[in-house]
Amino acid sequence: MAMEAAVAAERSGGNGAAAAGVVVAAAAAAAAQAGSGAERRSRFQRICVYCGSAKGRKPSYQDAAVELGKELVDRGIDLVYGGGSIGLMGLVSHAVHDGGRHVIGVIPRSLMPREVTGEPVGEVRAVSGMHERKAEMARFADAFIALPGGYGTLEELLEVITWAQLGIHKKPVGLLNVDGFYDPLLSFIDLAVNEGFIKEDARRIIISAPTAKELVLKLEEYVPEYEVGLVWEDQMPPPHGFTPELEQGIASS
Ligand SMILES: C/C(=C\CNc1ncnc2c1ncn2[C@@H]1O[C@H](COP(=O)(O)O)[C@@H](O)[C@H]1O)CO
Repeated sequence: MAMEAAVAAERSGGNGAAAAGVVVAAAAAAAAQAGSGAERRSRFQRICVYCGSAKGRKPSYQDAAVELGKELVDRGIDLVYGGGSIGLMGLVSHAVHDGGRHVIGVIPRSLMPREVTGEPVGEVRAVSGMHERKAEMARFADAFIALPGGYGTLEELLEVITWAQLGIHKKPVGLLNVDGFYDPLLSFIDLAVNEGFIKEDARRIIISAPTAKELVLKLEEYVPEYEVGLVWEDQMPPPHGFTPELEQGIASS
């Protein structure tokens, strides 16, 4: 019940103290429910996962991708990702699909040939290019998680953090810090805070944890605190029946 209220408040834009209070209470209730071992439902319908198109050297990266997929399944959460079946992308998407949850792969037409990205599972949504792909992935998702990855993962992650900083969305952003993979990035971001380039409250946009279970629980409990007074005028009507606040800024990015 409380969880539905949180979802409603989040999706309606979550404006004002009343809505924020509902979200806080509902997030706490959802967290308590998740921790109780009872029905482990989530306030998220879909989570977008950014991750390597390679598998990485350590087996722990691959294990983490599969664990994350299973955690989403356990909580009844669907997956949005970059499509295809290579690297960690393949592992997480297969884990979610095999567990019976819906998988949406958003992939530019030029990356669609099977010899480039492998055989995708679930629903494949073809887009014209990388910008449209990122906008679509963000639009469909209620939260974001980055597993270990390379340039593509970093770019997707930093863009969605930047959108949060600009007030384009208020969706939680999580780093799955497998074996300390993201420690150097977090240290660099802390350096940027110390050097006056990132504000303290903007630093708190990033949520991190070493395991999928801990990370998803933190995302469930997350209450957006970062506020900006910007108004995004270049809004487009929602093309897919979604009405999240991020329709505004991403349309032109
Ligand atoms: C063109 C080549 C391989 C195909 N690569 C990709 N296929 C699907 N999605 C991709 C691909 N490259 C990047 N992405 C997106 O970025 C993330 C992974 O990038 P990374 O550099 O491996 O971290 C992932 O989330 C995708 O959305 C031959 O090189």
